[in-house]
Amino acid sequence: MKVLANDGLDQSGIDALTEKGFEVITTKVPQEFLMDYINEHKIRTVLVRSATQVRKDLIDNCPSLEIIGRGGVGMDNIDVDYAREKGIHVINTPAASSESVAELVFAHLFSGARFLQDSNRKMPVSGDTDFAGLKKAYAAGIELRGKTIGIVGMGRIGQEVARIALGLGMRVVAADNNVGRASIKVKFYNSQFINVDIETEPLQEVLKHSDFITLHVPAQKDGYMIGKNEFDSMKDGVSVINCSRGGVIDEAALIDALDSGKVRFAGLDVFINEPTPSKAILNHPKISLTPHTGASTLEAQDRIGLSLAEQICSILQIH
Ligand SMILES: O=C(O)CC[C@@H](O)C(=O)O
Repeated sequence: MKVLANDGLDQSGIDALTEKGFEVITTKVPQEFLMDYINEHKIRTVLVRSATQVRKDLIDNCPSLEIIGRGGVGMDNIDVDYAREKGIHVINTPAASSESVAELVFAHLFSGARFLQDSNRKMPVSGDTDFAGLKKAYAAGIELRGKTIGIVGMGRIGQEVARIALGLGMRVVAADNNVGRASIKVKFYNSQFINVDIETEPLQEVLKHSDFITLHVPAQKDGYMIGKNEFDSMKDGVSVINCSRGGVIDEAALIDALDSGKVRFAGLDVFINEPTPSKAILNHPKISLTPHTGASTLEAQDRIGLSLAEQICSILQIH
């Protein structure tokens, strides 16, 4: 029972599968050799993160495949419906990384609010000599407390963002086509819970009223969700975070909005061109950047590994 974890798998998943008699292969097979590799080694389960593509031709030409597993949430790198039509199980780990992605949103928010992305670049080169100049340049930071955060997409990650935002004393507004009202449970460190109802509003209203906007929607099939018109409709000095999928935001329109001062700062974990985002995005002093690491915490990867192992065992009825 061979499992190919082509984009890696946390030790928790490797151990759980090995214990049940699986052979877990973590060799990274380049995309162009993947079909031959799967056939040669009679791989029954392929696990991927966001890098490896599992498309129709691979599915058609690898008859040994029984399970395709995505360590993470978004399955836009897999032809999910097609695979399922062919009787292949397609699984993911929708709940395992919400906290990690939500915390990264706040890392970007705090970074942008206090210019960390720029001061981290400039402090080492400037040294003591320009300390006073930099202190002045970064003097006009802003606080998050008391401000309005607009959450677009109130799935698991959006709800986790709301929990943290409420803890920080922010006002939360949300837009979601599928959810009319989001009732979320907020857990405090002393194990007390409170239920908080968050009314959703039309996207246009959320864009108009928010000081900070964070996007938690799937990859868009019909063009950008946030382009020039949407930026124009936002508050002056808004900040925008995207830890969902590249292509949700029109990057050219974002750069214009940053340069004009309409948008104060942006935080991006995902890009139109991954893994080679545009230079204009990479070098922009008002953008806090991470290389699609929303789910890349030790805790999330541990949960992802265990969740994949459990689902594989359950599908193959191995107890
Ligand atoms: O696997 C990754 O590194 C990213 C995962 C993330 O984009 C997701 O959809 O869960």
